[in-house]
Amino acid sequence: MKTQNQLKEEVARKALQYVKPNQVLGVGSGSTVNIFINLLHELPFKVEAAVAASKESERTLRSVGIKVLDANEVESLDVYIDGADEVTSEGFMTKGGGAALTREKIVASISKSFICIVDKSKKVENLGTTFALPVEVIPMAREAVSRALKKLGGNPVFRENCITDNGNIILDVRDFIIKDPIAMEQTINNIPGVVSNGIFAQNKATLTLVAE
Ligand SMILES: O=C[C@H](O)[C@H](O)[C@H](O)COP(=O)(O)O
Repeated sequence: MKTQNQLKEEVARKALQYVKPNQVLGVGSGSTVNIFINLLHELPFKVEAAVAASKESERTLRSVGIKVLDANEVESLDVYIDGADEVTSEGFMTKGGGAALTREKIVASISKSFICIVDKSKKVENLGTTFALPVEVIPMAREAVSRALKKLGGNPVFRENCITDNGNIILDVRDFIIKDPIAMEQTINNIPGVVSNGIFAQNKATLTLVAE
């Protein structure tokens, strides 16, 4: 029986085949992506440059000798590789367990394809079933957004000791089964004070690689 880490490595290695020469690569964040970054040296060519979705991924990319560009320096990216906390068979995801959801959504939005890399524990029928939904919120709106999320049927919990790369806070919404990801992503985004939420429906995965 393979361990979760072995599965992560397997799927991260599989994603290498979607990386082509002479491209700027979009790179997400989290433990699976970390493994992916550390496998990039196995490619028969050197990755020119990358746009990273978190400061941590920026540091890891630099540590393996890859130049990091700011998202403002590119118009679009051919491919974005990232993990997820939950993924459905349609490619809808929840993300943000590492609080990087907003930057991940920005980089995903300028990418032509999104290759999602997960191990089998991330597969769900409905989003919200196994993972509380992260919502990035401007600090002064914490209580107002919490009340609004409660009205939507969720149970928001303030994530302790967590400030995002953008200087904001995270509310993790528990007990929140998401039946219509497209509508719910928009509804939550419309609450004043919400920067973004961890539902990736508009920017869903083009292809999901699952290590079984
Ligand atoms: O903010 C974090 C990201 O959305 C990650 O991509 C997600 O939490 C999955 O991370 P991991 O590969 O560590 O399970």
